[in-house]
Amino acid sequence: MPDAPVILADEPGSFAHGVLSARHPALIRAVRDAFPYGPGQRRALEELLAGATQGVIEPLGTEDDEQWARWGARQYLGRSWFEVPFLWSESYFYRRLLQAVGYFGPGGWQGIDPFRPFKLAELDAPETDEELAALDRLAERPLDEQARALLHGSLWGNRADLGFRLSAPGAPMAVTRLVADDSEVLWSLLPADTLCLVADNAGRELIPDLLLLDHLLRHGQARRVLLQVKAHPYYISDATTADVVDAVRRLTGAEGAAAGAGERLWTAMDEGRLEVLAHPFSCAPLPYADMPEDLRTEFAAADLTIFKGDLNYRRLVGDRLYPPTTPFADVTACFPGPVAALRTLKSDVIVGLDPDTEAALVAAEEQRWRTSGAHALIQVRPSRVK
Ligand SMILES: O=P(O)(O)OC[C@@]1(O)O[C@H](CO)[C@@H](O)[C@@H]1O
Repeated sequence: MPDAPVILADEPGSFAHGVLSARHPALIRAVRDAFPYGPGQRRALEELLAGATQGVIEPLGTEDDEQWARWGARQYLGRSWFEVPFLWSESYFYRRLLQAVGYFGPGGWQGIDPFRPFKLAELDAPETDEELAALDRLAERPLDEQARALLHGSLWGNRADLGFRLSAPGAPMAVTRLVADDSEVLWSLLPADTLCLVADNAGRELIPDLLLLDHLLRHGQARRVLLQVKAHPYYISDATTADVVDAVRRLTGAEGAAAGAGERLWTAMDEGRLEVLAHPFSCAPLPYADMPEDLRTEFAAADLTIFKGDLNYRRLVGDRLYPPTTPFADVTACFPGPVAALRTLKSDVIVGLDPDTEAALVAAEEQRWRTSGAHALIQVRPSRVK
């Protein structure tokens, strides 16, 4: 199983190749058109557009090259973006994009999130109002029904991923049966003293994540929550601390039950019961098997860690082409504490399916089910690594 092939992007027609050859250029153009950037930034974006599709991987030329060398850059510099691990080249692409727009400074554009206009549009969308209004009706239901609905809201919220929508604008939005559902195991791990949630997208994914966390805190299912977000803008819509603040403010500014949740989340942050963390490894181009010791210690101390979304799943289990029936517990064996994944399927990696489920998916869709975003899973490994 450790010898399952690492995913590269060198095969035309593959999902990974499509991300590098089509999604990344579309993203550069979208960012370029969303800001009144100056000539230097525009030139840097044009250079990245050409370099990331036809050129080779080049050093950053900043002190961050040392960090990237520790993350494996030396073996990839000078090679085509398509020939190195997909997880690595994608991550480096986001680092280069931020550099092109001046995010890391110095200068007036330092810290300006190039994806913010897209994230804010999500928060302001009428669909967000509808989802928040639905909370008033949910509040009348029994508590366990509320919990299950909020878990599914958080899970399916993972389709609100702007990168995915760049390359699959008409993707099916129908809710299908889960391809794996360990939700009963997940509930059996609660109440937890410390619950860690490794967040994925801002906006319409983060809002239901926060609503789930509010429910768990409010009803004694978690005494304390650590919310791990990205250290800088990443994979377009991934949540940073600024996005958490925007989402909580969106809730406090709403009406009815949503506003109540927003107030409670605000207070929980005030009191340290909900803590936002942004470890530098959150944006590393590596699987969690390679996480640094301080982060491992933090996860080891949590009673349960929930990984949201596709990218976090790839990093949790390893970005490899496993046989789909490979046990989830095997590929997460190096994770120190009880761990769960809530994810819609938007890339080739998949483990933990039973043979019948895999066969039915292949019979109905060939391999399209892996990347269409129409399927989802809840997988849990309840045991702690000794
Ligand atoms: O992590 P998320 O937001 O659920 O999905 C991230 C994603 O859209 O981007 C990657 C490809 O660029 C894939 O992991 C997946 O398709």
